[in-house]
Amino acid sequence: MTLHVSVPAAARPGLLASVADLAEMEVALGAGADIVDLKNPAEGALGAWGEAPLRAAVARWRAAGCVTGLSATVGDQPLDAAILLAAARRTAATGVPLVKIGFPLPAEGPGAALAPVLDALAPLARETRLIAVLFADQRPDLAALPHFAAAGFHGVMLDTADKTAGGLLAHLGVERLAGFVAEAKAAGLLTGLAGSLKLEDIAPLAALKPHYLGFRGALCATGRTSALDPVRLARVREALKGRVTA
Ligand SMILES: O=C[C@H](O)COP(=O)(O)O
Repeated sequence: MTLHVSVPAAARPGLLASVADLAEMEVALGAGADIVDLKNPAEGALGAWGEAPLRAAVARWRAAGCVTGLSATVGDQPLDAAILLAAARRTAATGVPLVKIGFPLPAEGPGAALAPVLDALAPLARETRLIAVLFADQRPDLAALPHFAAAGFHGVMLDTADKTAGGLLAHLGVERLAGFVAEAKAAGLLTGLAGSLKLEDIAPLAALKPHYLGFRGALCATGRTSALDPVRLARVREALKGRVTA
């Protein structure tokens, strides 16, 4: 599979760093993040950037040679085909190469709600690389992974929706996560893990060999809505390279 981003295919997982503005994007680029993830943490788990800063980030990324992966979130949206398609189209229109779309569990349960959403997004998936984000704290249906691949999604990742309710490993055990990574990779999907990850989570999660691990809160001094801290970012970068023990 061609990954289209500079995430190492084998070896250790790459670093996805969520950044809240253009200044933080510079810090993440300088620190060697493999995927710079444009996200507004103040507006929720998948808070979106505005259109003008997204376009500015794409211009900066292009000026830097498009070497690093660049993703953006489309905002926290309900599992509704029209709403998700409009949000994904808005983000894709700015030129961001990886568009992250959350798939929250609908209030009435998983049911058949996913199929019409994937049908609606499949044409866009032929033009833009879409990443599905499933939420570990909402008991995601991992059997759905092949459906994302069939709809043309480029990747899938696990995150957490409620940032006050514990990290990824508080919701899904290592065995379940190993199954997620194996099934997603078997379906040919770029595969990521995130959700209030801390330094000490890196070793057990890296052992599962996802393509990347995603961080925001651990990169900030006083919580995920505070400013990115270059020192913490460097520590996470080094830990992902296996150079420090958490
Ligand atoms: O996509 C990754 C997320 O931004 C992770 O955020 P978090 O570490 O605060 O849960």
